[in-house]
Amino acid sequence: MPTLPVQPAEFHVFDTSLRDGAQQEGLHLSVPDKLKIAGYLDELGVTFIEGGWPGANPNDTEFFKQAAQLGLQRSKLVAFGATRKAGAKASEDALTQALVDAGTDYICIVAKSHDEHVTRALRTTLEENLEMVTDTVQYLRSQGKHVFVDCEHFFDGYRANPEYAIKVVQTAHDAGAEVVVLCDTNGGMLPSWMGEVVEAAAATGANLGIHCHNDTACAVANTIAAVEAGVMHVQGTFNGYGERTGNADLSAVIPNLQLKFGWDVLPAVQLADLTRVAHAIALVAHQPLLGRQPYVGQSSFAHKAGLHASAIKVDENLYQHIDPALVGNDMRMLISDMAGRANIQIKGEQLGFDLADREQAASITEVVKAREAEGYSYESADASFEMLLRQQLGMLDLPFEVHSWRVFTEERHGENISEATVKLTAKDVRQMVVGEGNGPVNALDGALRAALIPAFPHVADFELTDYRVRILDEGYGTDATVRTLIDTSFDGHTWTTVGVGTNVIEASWEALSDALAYGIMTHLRH
Ligand SMILES: CC(=O)SCCNC(=O)CCNC(=O)[C@H](O)C(C)(C)COP(=O)(O)OP(=O)(O)OC[C@H]1O[C@@H](n2cnc3c(N)ncnc32)[C@H](O)[C@@H]1OP(=O)(O)O
Ligand SMILES: CC(=O)C(=O)O
Repeated sequence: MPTLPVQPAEFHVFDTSLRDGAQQEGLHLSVPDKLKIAGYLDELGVTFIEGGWPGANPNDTEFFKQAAQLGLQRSKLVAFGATRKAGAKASEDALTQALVDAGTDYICIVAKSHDEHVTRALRTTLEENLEMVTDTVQYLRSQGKHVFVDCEHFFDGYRANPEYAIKVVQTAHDAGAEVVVLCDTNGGMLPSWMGEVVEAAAATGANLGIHCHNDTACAVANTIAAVEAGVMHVQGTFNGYGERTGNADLSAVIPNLQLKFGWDVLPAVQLADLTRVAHAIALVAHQPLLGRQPYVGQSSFAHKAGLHASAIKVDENLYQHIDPALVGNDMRMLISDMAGRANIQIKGEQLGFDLADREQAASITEVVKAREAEGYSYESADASFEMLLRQQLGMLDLPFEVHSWRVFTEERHGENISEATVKLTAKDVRQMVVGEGNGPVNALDGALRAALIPAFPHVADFELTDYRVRILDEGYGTDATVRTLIDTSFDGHTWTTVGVGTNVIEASWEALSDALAYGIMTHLRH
């Protein structure tokens, strides 16, 4: 076991989702979005929330105006900007003044620390760049602000001209920066390269921070390596949002520090909110959260392989690196053609069935494998699996009996109209309903619901939230087998059913009628 690093006396988690995260392609955050995310981050209790660049665009300027009303309880708000322009004075620089006007106690400014960036991008001298750092930090300090300095391109700069890169850190520290942040702006570093550079910067006496981008897929690993080398401030974004390939993902950095190093980063009750917060931010950002995102993804603790499940039956932790509850996530057992008896037994138990009998569990496993070979996918259709299980256990009591259904599509006055007829019995009453729709599945859905509503009125509130069709044997064109998956929601619960057939309407009917049957059995039986 390696020696674990000791937590610095003062340690900061600095979230830049609202600033660097918003630099991600395809991600746009309105002022209300930013306020909402700031609220979530405050609930979690990150030390700092970087809200954006006031003065750079009206959205960010307005955010800081409105953020004053947020009443943050745990986190402190930070305004981001840059060192003043070359050849000017910080006290007369419009963007520096906008930083002061943002009204936050904390300001983070970006400074050039790579000599070539100073001479070629800023088109000024190395000395003037140092003067820009000193002048801006001192001016902001004179305005009563706490100042952090992000040293842009620090690691590449250190490789090109170590003496100058370190001089920028020293200058920021001497001018009064409370933390000097070493930035891997182009994200090209590897973990084993971090320690030596961080230790060289530490010789300045500055409190150091780290800001990593993910271009080598090492942003989290590089952040942890920098922490091991002694930084006391880590910057990152939730879900790893950020310019290009993103930033270090705080939803991984935080639990790594807390659960692997044993550091006290967040109170346990807040850490147990990590998954909820990561998902809430993803929802506001309109970015679907990757299922396999470490710690907080829906697959992070999902188990598919039969051999894994057989060990998990003995002890969940045999195939999990942590208890998922620590980060507010759950263990999930997946049912597929890779399942063994144990998957079926664990999933069955989670659904409230006793499947301790080995023979019975083995026989259900065989049925699942055979159905998966036909094209069914129970991994993504939890409700269909439960119905199959009930059927195999002789416990499937369907709430209605379908006698027949049919659907056809015709062109009527230049419009395509589908008409469906459904005959069924529900609560001992026979119904025959004809429904129209703008497609055959829509017409069937309408007719089926209309036939069920007299017996189960709340069926009208079942919402078909997603309908997916996939061709399974692509070589056979219109003869191919298709799988349809339907998501249905009611009263905050969503369930998925699957149908398979060579006829897309038949496959859809199976998924549709099972969706309504499952919803009634689960929610409306009585
Ligand atoms: C590594 C990072 O991610 S840092 C964060 C970067 N974020 C952003 O750029 C988003 C917000 N940016 C903006 O809205 C705009 O770029 C603004 C408002 C900041 C500036 O816009 P403009 O004045 O139109 O200038 P433009 O973006 O073309 O160029 C930036 C200027 O700042 C200078 N500059 C760049 N970095 C710095 C720095 N650290 N300190 C001082 N000046 C700098 C550039 O040399 C350039 O100067 P010039 O006007 O003399 O050519
Ligand atoms: C400051 C910053 O965002 C960077 O260097 O990447």
